[in-house]
Amino acid sequence: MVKPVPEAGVVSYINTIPMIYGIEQKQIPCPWKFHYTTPSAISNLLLSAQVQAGLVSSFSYTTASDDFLILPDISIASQGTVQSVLLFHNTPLPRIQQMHLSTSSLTSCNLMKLLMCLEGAQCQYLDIDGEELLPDNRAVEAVMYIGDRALQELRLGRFSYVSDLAALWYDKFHLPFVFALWIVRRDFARNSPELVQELQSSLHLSISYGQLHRETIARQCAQRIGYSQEESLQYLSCINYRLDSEHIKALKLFYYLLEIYQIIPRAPQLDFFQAE
Ligand SMILES: C=C(O[C@@H]1C=C(C(=O)O)C=C[C@H]1O)C(=O)O
Repeated sequence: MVKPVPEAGVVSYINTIPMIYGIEQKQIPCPWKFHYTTPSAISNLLLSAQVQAGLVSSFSYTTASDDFLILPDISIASQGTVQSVLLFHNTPLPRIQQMHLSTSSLTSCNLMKLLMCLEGAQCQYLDIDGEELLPDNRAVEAVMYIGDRALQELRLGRFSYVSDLAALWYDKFHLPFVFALWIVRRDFARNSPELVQELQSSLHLSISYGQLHRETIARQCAQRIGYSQEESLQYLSCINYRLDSEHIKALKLFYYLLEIYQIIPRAPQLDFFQAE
């Protein structure tokens, strides 16, 4: 019997391109089919087993860690500013009373809530469609966007203040922040470890390929978001794709603080896929 092609959800923002460019260009073989969408949509696809793997919000792992395994040595992270996870506000941060949070995001929404808890701030949170730009910013006290929308709003310059969430995290803890992880369903990894191993190797090779083709990638990304090639290169240099010991420390701290501030019931243990 022919095995069905395994499917993975992949975040559709430009910061993913350096990771999957080699695979998309068919320079790196990969037996998986990718579906591109928002982080929160991928999380639902993965939970309902409509895909077997995904590049998802690091927060998603907390929602079903018993069903998931993390692929080692790979993430979407930044050390200091990230430029595409931004709070746009018209009131200084600790005084914000009402904040709109992008429904496309899971990690950044919860990071935002956590940062407000750490400030001792009381705030009401409302959902906003993360792929829609607000037609008018005047009635809004604060809105958090991620990905291409955040980069777009930054260009519009419509708010009095812009806070970069990774920079706020770095100022407090001097650690990188891990926004997204590659996660596989445990049941799938148990039955088809060779396919998970192939996905893992393809992604690692593709990241190396992406590093070699940074300029071409930056040019393509620039066209998509209306940046110059230099601006796009500068933005992409804020993102790193590693998951080393500092990233793991940061991830554990994020989950621990989410538990302490009762945003999640329990910080999960990190379980990684292990190639045979
Ligand atoms: C840095 C980013 O991280 C993204 C932020 C996510 C979230 O907030 O849930 C999920 C995936 C990441 O790709 C970004 O795309 O701007």
